[in-house]
Amino acid sequence: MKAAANTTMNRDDFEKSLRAKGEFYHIHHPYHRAMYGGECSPEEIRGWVANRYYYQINIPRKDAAIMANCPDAKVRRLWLQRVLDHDGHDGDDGGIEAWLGLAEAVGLTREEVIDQRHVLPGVRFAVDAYLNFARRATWQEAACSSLTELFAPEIHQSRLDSWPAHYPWIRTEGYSYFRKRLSEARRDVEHGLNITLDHFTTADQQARALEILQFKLDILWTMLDALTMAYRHQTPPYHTVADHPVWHRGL
Ligand SMILES: O=C(O)c1cc(C(=O)O)c2c(n1)C(=O)C(=O)c1cc(C(=O)O)[nH]c1-2
Repeated sequence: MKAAANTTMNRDDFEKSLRAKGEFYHIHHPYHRAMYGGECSPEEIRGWVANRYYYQINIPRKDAAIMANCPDAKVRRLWLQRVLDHDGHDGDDGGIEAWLGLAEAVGLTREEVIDQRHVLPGVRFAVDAYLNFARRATWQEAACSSLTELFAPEIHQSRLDSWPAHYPWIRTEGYSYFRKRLSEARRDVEHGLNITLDHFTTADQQARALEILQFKLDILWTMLDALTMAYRHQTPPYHTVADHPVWHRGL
């Protein structure tokens, strides 16, 4: 559903248009379908976990950038919880640590994940685009870009429902990240959605909000395209000229 260029939507219709973007969520990407369909090799699962680590470590940096651009203390106070969810606080080791737990549960070492040796250039550039957008956009636009979280509980649940049966070699402690995100994403999205519905009130602004959400969907989809080339087609960058990873590890 695309907003007509000159028609302002009421709050409900605008929310429906945002939710309709779920049609393009990465849950429909062939790589994800293969993962929850039980078709992935251990290398394909490991490749996804090691690459997604780069997304995980940049989410709290992205959220800190939004806070830095936001003059409203009430908004910052709520947004801060996202940083704590990932970085941890007293009594909770946080999402990044839980992701490392997932990495170990699928057979990766912490070291090879933390040093980012597996992070493909395409994944890095996509994640960097998200961080850089949050740095330069207004805080309301950056909040809007987090709205793919509308669709995230379903994807986390799909992994909890399908992975244990398909991949018995994954240690069950690894699943705590997905479980943790079920409630966190629902809470986050309520806040992000209210900011978006309150702020984008003209037809042009609503069209822009939908384009921002599409930008974020493009980021998630593009990460999986890069993973497909490397792990499903066995054609990582430079495969025609090198038999080992030559790409940079971040500047
Ligand atoms: O596993 C996923 O498919 C997935 C997707 C997304 C998303 O839709 O951006 C997030 C997460 N997970 C996630 O775990 C997470 O903490 C998160 C934060 C954000 C954000 O944009 O602020 N998205 C996501």
